[in-house]
Amino acid sequence: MRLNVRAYSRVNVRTFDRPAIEAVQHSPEEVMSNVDNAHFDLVVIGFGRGGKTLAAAMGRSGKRVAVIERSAQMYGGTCPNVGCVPTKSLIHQAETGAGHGEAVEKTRNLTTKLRGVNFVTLDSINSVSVLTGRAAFVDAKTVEVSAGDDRLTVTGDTIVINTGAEPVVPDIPGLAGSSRVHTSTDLIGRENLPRRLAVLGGGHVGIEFASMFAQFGSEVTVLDQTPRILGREDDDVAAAAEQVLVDAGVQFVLDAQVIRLTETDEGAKLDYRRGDGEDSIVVDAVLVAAGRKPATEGLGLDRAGVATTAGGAVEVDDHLRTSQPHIFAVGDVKGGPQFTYVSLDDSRIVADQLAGRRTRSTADRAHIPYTLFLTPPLARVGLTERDAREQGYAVKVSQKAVADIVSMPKAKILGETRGLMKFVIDAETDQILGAALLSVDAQELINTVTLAMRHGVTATDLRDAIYTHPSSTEAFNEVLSASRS
Ligand SMILES: Cc1cc2nc3c(=O)[nH]c(=O)nc-3n(C[C@H](O)[C@H](O)[C@H](O)COP(=O)(O)OP(=O)(O)OC[C@H]3O[C@@H](n4cnc5c(N)ncnc54)[C@H](O)[C@@H]3O)c2cc1C
Ligand SMILES: NC(=O)c1ccc[n+]([C@@H]2O[C@H](COP(=O)([O-])OP(=O)(O)OC[C@H]3O[C@@H](n4cnc5c(N)ncnc54)[C@H](O)[C@@H]3O)[C@@H](O)[C@H]2O)c1
Repeated sequence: MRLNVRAYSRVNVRTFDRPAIEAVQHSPEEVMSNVDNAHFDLVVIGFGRGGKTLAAAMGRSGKRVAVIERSAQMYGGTCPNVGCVPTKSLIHQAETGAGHGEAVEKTRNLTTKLRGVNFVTLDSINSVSVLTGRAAFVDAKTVEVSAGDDRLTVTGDTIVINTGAEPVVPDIPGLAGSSRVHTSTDLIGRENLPRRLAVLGGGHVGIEFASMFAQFGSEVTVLDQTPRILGREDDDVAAAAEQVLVDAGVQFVLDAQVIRLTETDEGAKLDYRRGDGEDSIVVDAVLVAAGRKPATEGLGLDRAGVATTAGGAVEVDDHLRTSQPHIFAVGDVKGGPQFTYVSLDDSRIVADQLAGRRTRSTADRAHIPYTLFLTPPLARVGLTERDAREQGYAVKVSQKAVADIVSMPKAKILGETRGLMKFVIDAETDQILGAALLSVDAQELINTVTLAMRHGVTATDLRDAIYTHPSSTEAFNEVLSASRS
């Protein structure tokens, strides 16, 4: 049976660069004969971060592995193709003054290269087969892969579900089907810069796109149903981040329910209700950034006896086993925090299980940091000051505005002195409970703070450490010397 093998050979030639094509080791016929004998030690559904890491490790140890990916444009998964990497590339281009068209082109070239590298990394392992087609369970051990009229059935001793998440499109009249409405996936590659952009949702995706498009020159309005953006953060941190966005020209319509979209000669008209009144804005494009839901549609989880949660995520235990002990789920599809590095850590837990060690579980995963890539970025880990006080800690706060940190000339060298650094410390034990860093290099600094928290390094030790100069980390010498209770 010929499943997509020629299809992905063609895709290689069209979209991958020359070294990547040459690195593909085996001919289509060899892959096909491999695939025809369709029992595998491990079947991974979805080419995401966790699944591909596991597939490569198992394949290199000699196990027969199939990785099923529904789209040849998604080898490597969401992050390198339509998520973290293209958005951060566009943000970097916007920050360094590139035009939008040039930025889209550079970003497309980058993602094409990464897609090729991802494909070749798995395809060059002899015992790993990449099958390009949509997967659906037939039963608990059997998965059907379909691509056009082609069908292939594979079986696996172990199966890992790694299908990720997809955008939620709220049920607002006029939204679905409008050519002016985009998800992050298609807005990344759109070549025409919208003059007026409405962003529906002020979460991670919404804030990053708002910041980026404002820097490219769009008039951006963020609409959210909640009374404030970044509502989980401390008020002073959220206010500082909001001010950065307002300075970039972003407008906010908060506590608003969008009730309909109407196409007009001037553009898409969004009517919204706020308090007792109704108002509207007219824009050229709308980005729907209202959250992402686990991608389980059409997977046939019921046929496999795999249970899901009320929210539609694949239900897993602390070792990421589903209700079927030989089926695991990793990454966004299992619910919880949606970050690439969580999917990667999921793969470590599953690898640990498959090796029979049982030393890891999701319960030991303390302090997951995250970064919102506005300009400058906002990075966070652990408790906010508000949470720490609510939980009854004797709280000490060390905080400074970046502009006031004398011993951090890096910010002044770069001309980016906006933001603040804030540490929340347990006054009794000197342990760091949390940090919010709205600062140049915050996406790097937060990893040092997280490591300190995980290993019980005290705030005093972090303050008195030797750091290179000029760097952003040396700000810790000064910020951690300031304190209030
Ligand atoms: C715009 C945007 C920006 C982001 N920025 C960041 C960031 O800066 N940092 C960060 O850590 N995270 C970021 N994220 C989140 C991050 O991309 C995800 O958490 C991560 O990619 C999830 O990986 P995963 O392993 O769950 O699966 P994914 O990488 O989502 O892979 C799932 C794969 O499964 C395939 N698939 C789905 N159904 C089937 C099926 N039935 N058969 C076969 N294949 C199937 C899909 O095509 C996809 O390739 C961002 C997300 C978005 C949307
Ligand atoms: N830098 C990063 O690490 C990064 C970047 C982008 C995305 N991500 C991941 O992707 C996930 C999804 O991002 P997201 O921004 O789509 O979701 P999100 O959950 O972060 O935010 C969704 C926002 O949409 C709002 N919303 C929902 N329905 C609405 C409606 N009908 N009208 C107005 N507002 C509405 C919510 O109030 C919320 O503020 C994030 O949770 C994050 O884990 C991470």
